[in-house]
Parts: sequence; C-alpha cells; structure tokens
Amino acid sequence: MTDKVFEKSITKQFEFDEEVASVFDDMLNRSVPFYKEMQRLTINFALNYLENNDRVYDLGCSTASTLIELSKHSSKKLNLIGIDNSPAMLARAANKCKAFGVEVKLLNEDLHNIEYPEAKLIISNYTLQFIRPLQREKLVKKIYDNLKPGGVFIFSEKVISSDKVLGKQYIDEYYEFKKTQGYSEYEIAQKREALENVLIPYTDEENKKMILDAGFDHCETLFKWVNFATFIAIKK
Ligand SMILES: C[S@@+](CC[C@H](N)C(=O)[O-])C[C@H]1O[C@@H](n2cnc3c(N)ncnc32)[C@H](O)[C@@H]1O
Ligand SMILES: O=C(O)C(=O)C[C@]1(C(=O)O)C=C[C@@H](O)C=C1
Repeated sequence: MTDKVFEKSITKQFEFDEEVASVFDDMLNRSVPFYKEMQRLTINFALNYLENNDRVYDLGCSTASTLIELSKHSSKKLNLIGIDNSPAMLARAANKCKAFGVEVKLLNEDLHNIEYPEAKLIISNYTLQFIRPLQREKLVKKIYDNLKPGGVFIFSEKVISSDKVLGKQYIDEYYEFKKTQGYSEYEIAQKREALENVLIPYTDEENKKMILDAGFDHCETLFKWVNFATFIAIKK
C-alpha cells in the first residue's frame, strides 16, 4: 500500500500505529535513501560473523523484513528474534514470516524491559533514534552486555551534522530526495512536524562515542548517504 499518511493535516505526534504499520514498507523504501542497499549490507556483514545456532536479535524489527532477508541469505540455522512494542507492526511481521516460511520469534516488548541473552548479533535499524537520549545510552550499554564476546551490533540511524550550515544542506538534500519519491512539500512538512522531538538524531561522532563509551572495542561507518548512516560495532 502507498504511504499517504501525511497527505492530511496532522493531529498528533508520529507513532507506529495501525495507520503507519499498514503502509510501513512503502514508507521506509521511499523515506530512507538506499534502504535496500543498507539492508543488503547489514545482512552481508552480519553473515561474516554468524555460525550455526547463533542468536540474532532485531531491536525495533517492525514488519521483520531484515530478519526474513537474513534468513533467506543464510546457509546456517539461526535463532531469529524480533522485538517491537507496536502490535500493529508485529501483526504484519507475523503474516510476512508465515508467508515466507521463515521461523522468527516475535516479542511484543519494550526494548527497555527485557534482556537479549546470548546474542551473537544484534541489529537495530532506525530505532535508537526514537529512544530518549538518556535511555539510549543505557540501552546501548545493555546491548553491549548482552552480546557474547566476538559479537557484533549493526545499527542504522538518521544523523545530523555538527556543522550548522552543512546540517541545513543535509536537510535540503534529503527533502529533494523525498520529492523524487513522490512526496509533496505538504507531506514533507507535516511529517517533519510529527517527528519533532520524537525522532532525535545524533551526529556520527555522538553515535560512535556512545558505542565506545558502552564498552565496544571498535565502531565504524559501513554506509552513509548524507543524513542516514549504518554503523558496525564489535565486541572482542
Ligand atoms: C523505523 S522503525 C524500524 C525499522 C526496521 N528496523 C526496518 O529496518 O525495517 C522503528 C521501530 O521501532 C519500534 N520501537 C520504537 N521504540 C521502541 C521501544 N521502546 N521498544 C520496542 N520497540 C520500539 C517501533 O514500533 C518501530 O517498529
Ligand atoms: O521521513 C523521515 O523524515 C524519516 O526520518 C524517515 C523515517 C526514519 O528514518 O525512521 C522516519 C519515520 C519512519 O519510521 C520511517 C522512516
């Protein structure tokens, strides 16, 4: 289904509710530049670290597309666990997993409330940005603590520039991208307002600092398009 959520005037802040979930795959594909390429890289790099029976968690799994793709591309038997606190997203995830014949344990939980034990790989694409900054640092520490030695954390985020002028150019470039995807200026403005104080992006440097402060040995950028970045963090 085509995303038309912001064609009408907004009445509330952005939420992962039934309306958003019903068009979410289209929304992501048209709102995140190179989404598919970012997902392909997430999976290819993840596969370098995975062995039979490893546990893989996707935090903020939404409709489970990443876990389904990972399963399709892996020759190993993996324990796939998707966590999300949106029942509307998880209902779509369950349908898609069934349709693709992929076994995924789907947990309707807040990321703050549960542990991710024995994790070899934790993925979290475009989800930390929705966690309040103080909670975000704690969550990343928990991610580090739950990973086995040799484990990896791959995550993607919308990012900002620490340079004001460049930051404005980032936003202009991103809105041009949205227009090429068929979003009107009205839809772009409405979504921007709905996301205000809900999606809180960090700079590249802040993301890397948060990761290293949590204890990770290494963190680098795997992919970047202007204001969207994918990072890999390694626990030795
Ligand atoms: C932008 S979407 C993630 C997209 C997905 N990772 C992908 O690549 O297809 C963010 C997801 O995080 C979930 N989420 C946000 N805050 C959460 C929390 N505190 N606990 C659990 N899930 C959360 C939302 O419900 C939403 O499905
Ligand atoms: O449309 C935007 O402005 C975005 O930031 C895209 C974005 C994201 O990066 O998470 C925002 C909300 C939806 O979850 C899908 C994509």
